Amino acid sequence: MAGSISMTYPASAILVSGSSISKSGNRLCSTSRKRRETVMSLGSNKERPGVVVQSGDQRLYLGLDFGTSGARFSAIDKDGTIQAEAKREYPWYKNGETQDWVRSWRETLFLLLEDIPLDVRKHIVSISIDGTSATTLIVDSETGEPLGRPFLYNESCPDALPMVKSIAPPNHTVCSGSSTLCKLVSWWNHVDSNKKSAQLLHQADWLLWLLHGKLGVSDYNNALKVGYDPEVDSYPAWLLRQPYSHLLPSVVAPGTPVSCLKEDIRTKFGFQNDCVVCTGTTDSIAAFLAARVSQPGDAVTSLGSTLAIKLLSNTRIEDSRFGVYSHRLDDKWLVGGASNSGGAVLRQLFTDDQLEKLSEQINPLEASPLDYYPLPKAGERFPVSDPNLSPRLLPRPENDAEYLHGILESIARIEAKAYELLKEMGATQVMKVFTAGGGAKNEKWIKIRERVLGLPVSRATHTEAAYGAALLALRGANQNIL
Ligand SMILES: Nc1ncnc2c1ncn2[C@@H]1O[C@H](COP(=O)(O)OP(=O)(O)O)[C@@H](O)[C@H]1O
Ligand SMILES: O=C(CO)[C@H](O)[C@H](O)COP(=O)(O)O
Repeated sequence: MAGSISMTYPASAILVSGSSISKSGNRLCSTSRKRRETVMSLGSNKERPGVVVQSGDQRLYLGLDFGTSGARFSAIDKDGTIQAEAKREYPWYKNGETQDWVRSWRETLFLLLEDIPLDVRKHIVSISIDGTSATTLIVDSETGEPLGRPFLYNESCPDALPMVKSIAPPNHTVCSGSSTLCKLVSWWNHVDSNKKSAQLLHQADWLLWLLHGKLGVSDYNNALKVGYDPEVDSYPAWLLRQPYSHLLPSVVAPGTPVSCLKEDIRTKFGFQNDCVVCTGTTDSIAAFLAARVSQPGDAVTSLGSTLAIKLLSNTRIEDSRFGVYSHRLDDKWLVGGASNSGGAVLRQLFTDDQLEKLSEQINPLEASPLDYYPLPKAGERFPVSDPNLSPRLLPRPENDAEYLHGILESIARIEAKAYELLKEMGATQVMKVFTAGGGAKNEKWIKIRERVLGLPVSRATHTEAAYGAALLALRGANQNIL
């Protein structure tokens, strides 16, 4: 049974009928597309009033976010005004003993496309997708079909770590059990067949391939944890000389148009004739883009299932001993990492409604005396990289509001330790923190975090990663196809 859906389709956004097909009536995808510069504005973090989309400006841009607990879409116009958005939880399918994630993701993708109102769909000219970082699929290089189950973002392959540490520079980003490279090496060491006709893809790359049909293309955010160096825009020699290097995808910038939307999908769903599919990014970078912050020292904490931290910095830092790495954002760096703490622990203990009601009872100005390390299961990536770190969630007080206060405060302490670590490692000093993800709706938690971090903390105007992916689609819409 497909997951449940919730939809918002702002009535204020009125689409004026018309067509955005080129004046000559040809499909722009079949000819070289006019290059129209669109610099993606990382401009001010201000809400833009809803607008009536004029007939000349009715091109819309679609972003899809495939997060940990569910997927969402956001369709925006050229001003960044949301024209439609919705989300779905992943349907649960079993494949033997494990969840059939590939079937869930594929089904959710096409259900979300169906969820887009037709009079929005027909104006969409560009699509991009973000996914969870280091979620890795090894697929058949001919058919694109997975050769086994995916390795999820927080899965660790310690068996491969010694081999990876022996080929990579000391403390390189890939020297973590949960890196994409460790997953690739673990797969390579455990399989006998299919090695020659295999291709590595990340979750977002594979979902985008379902739409554009060009196998083996990724972006320099998703490819970071397999070893791609976004500073020199290439894979390093120590990686290219490995026997499995032929599995590595080609890499371009996020938001690069790869190809037209496949014709069967375009006609089935009624997308624009010249609709292009662009490379994506990871979910926490899409959340950063959604916040539209642009000054070094600005940071975004994504309070999703995990606690993902991104600080805009002029300097690049990385140290796998602490789970710290730097993603490229144009000419700057997004430094940070992702803790396994965060919403997944909360969801193990409380429903979203309970979180809302219990949070009302919390006085955020009072410090909680409870000291936990909230994790959904053993294993932490950042600011401590320890695959064996156990959760610490006891003693549990009688009163659930007190318990929640202690957990929220303890997660805030992890966040504070993370920003302190980035400062000690030489990143640009954090000045203010915007909040994305499901936890951003909790105003009490924002106040707790402000007190613990000693910094201004606010909710970003756009907290959904899908909005950031839509900004990538907007960026790619007017570029030449690869
Ligand atoms: N009021 C709340 N306070 C704190 N956390 C919340 C609240 N409501 C939902 N959450 C948390 O938000 C998380 C979902 O956020 P989301 O960004 O959708 O996650 P993801 O994209 O990682 O799946 C859940 O783990 C849930 O516990
Ligand atoms: O926690 C995660 C899933 O939600 C991912 O690890 C998160 O995307 C952080 O990875 P990156 O910094 O590469 O985006």
